[in-house]
Amino acid sequence: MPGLVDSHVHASQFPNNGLHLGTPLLEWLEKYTFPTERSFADVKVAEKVYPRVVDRMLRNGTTTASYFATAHLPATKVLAATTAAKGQRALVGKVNMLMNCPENYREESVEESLRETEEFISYTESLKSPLVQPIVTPRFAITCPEDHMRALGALASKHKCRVQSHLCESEPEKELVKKIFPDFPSYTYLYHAMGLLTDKTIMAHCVWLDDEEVRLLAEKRAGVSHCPNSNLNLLSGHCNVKKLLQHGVKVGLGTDCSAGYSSSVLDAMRRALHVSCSVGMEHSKHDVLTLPEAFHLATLGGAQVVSMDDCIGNFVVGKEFDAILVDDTMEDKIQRFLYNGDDRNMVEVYVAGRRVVAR
Ligand SMILES: Nc1nc2[nH]cnc2c(=O)[nH]1
Repeated sequence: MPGLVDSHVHASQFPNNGLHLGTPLLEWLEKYTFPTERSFADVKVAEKVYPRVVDRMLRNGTTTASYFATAHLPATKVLAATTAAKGQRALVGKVNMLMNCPENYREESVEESLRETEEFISYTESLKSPLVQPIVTPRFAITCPEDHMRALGALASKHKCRVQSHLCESEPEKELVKKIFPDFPSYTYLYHAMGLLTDKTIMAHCVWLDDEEVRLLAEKRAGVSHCPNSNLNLLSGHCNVKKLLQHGVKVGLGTDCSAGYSSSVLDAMRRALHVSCSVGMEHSKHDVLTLPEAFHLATLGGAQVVSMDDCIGNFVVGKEFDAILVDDTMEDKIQRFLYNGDDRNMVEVYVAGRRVVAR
């Protein structure tokens, strides 16, 4: 089968996987997530954690991932170098954040944020890996003042980089954005006005979009990373993926570790199907995602969201060979792969034709 695409995952949050579930987003960030990410100021933490993260992702069959690292440049370089060395196709983002976050975990100024992000872009180029690319990563509007977001939009445009962020994940988050940026008609429009909404943009969550925001995402060809495991754990809400697809929005899946506790895209497929059933019940309709649609989200849909559908996502002749080989002659093996995801020795995984996980 084609390799799995994880279009939204925080590599720096893996130490928290499975912890602090059931805490709403803004409280979860402040109490648990910012302190964990802050520990990556020590590059040794990155050197210890990131190789394990990438190994785990590859064993899960994730051949392409779009990663958030942290606000620290040296640690983010370690993540980029690790994905290159281990042969995973990856977008890697140094997180940009300046306000509404702890003083001991934020960038110094807009200028410093831009300088370090540009240095990170040069660094990924210096790796000379065809697999690893930088992605401009304003954390979300709550942590980025207007001049910061505008400058990051311009930077992405200058370097022809992709952009990733969070959008309309929870109701309190959306309300807070309205309070901080009262002059903009919507959260989605705000990103658009900052130059951050293009056909190379990945917006995670998008649970609380109004109809006009759905239309704007479709018009700009920006992609949505649907993160059902995370949306349940942080009590964020149920994203109506069927509606997004019907309106022509590109949708893929994100594990969103550690708000999502599983690093398996197969798990994200299962949760997406469950959440779609819940949405179907809430709306008294039974127009729910099908298994083939969930498979699409995990593969070609994800490839569209990370703007790589010209080279990955299926086995069309001329694309790269990113693939998972599952031994389907042994029922026990395939069951264990499907249910445990990252068990060793279940599968072989290939990226760009190179075997990166052996049985
Ligand atoms: N799920 C999730 N949402 C966010 N919004 C801003 N930062 C984060 C994060 O780290 N995880």
